Amino acid sequence: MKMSDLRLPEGVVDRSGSTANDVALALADAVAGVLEARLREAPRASLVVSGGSTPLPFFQALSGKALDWSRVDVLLADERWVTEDSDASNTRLVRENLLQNNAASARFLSLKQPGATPAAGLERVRAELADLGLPIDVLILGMGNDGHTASLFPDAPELEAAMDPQCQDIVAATTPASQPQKRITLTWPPLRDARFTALHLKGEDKLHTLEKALSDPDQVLEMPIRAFLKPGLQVFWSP
Ligand SMILES: O=C1O[C@H](COP(=O)(O)O)[C@@H](O)[C@H](O)[C@H]1O
Repeated sequence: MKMSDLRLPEGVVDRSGSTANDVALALADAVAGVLEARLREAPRASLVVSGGSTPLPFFQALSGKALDWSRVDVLLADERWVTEDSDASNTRLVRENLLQNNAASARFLSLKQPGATPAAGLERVRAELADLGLPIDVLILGMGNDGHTASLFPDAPELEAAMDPQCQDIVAATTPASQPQKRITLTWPPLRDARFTALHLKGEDKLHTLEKALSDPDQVLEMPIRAFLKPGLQVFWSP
């Protein structure tokens, strides 16, 4: 199966490539271009990235881009409520692979704050994000094979509130039954309003998930990624 076998909605751009490395480099070029343009007109720019296994080569490529990183705010779209020394920590992934080289001078806003649970840490996370400029300039999403994106999981009891278009909170604690860790995630409104959004995917299984998501686009609570399959989205997929 290839991306061209799917019927993407009008306005969703197919940026797929033949290798994961090519796609990571293309995504890094695109993101650097958007950030550079933003930094020409604004004092700061924001970059929201995802965790998991897919972004590693993208992070490494992006970290070498010549930008004024000291004016870039980097944060995750979501985090597992684990300490930073855990292999499951998205923060650790970002620190070790993105906040390196030229990007070492970026300001990192951490979604993982003290607290026994994400719900207990929520106030501190809100304080950490208090001066984040909105809308987000660049948003890179991933997707799980259950159709989750960020930590907006179909089986999280908190999903409906976090996906509410009127949700007043920028972050939510989620506790998906399927996941070993509790989560913290940006909510739908700040993600929806990002100026540039890319979906970064690797592997044929993700194409099948995307195909399923496209088959019934209105049922967003069944597969939250559906909410993002809208004009303007760029999909960077590789086998
Ligand atoms: O748990 C998560 O999973 C998704 C997808 O990860 P991948 O390993 O399939 O690339 C990711 O986008 C999200 O940030 C992460 O917390």
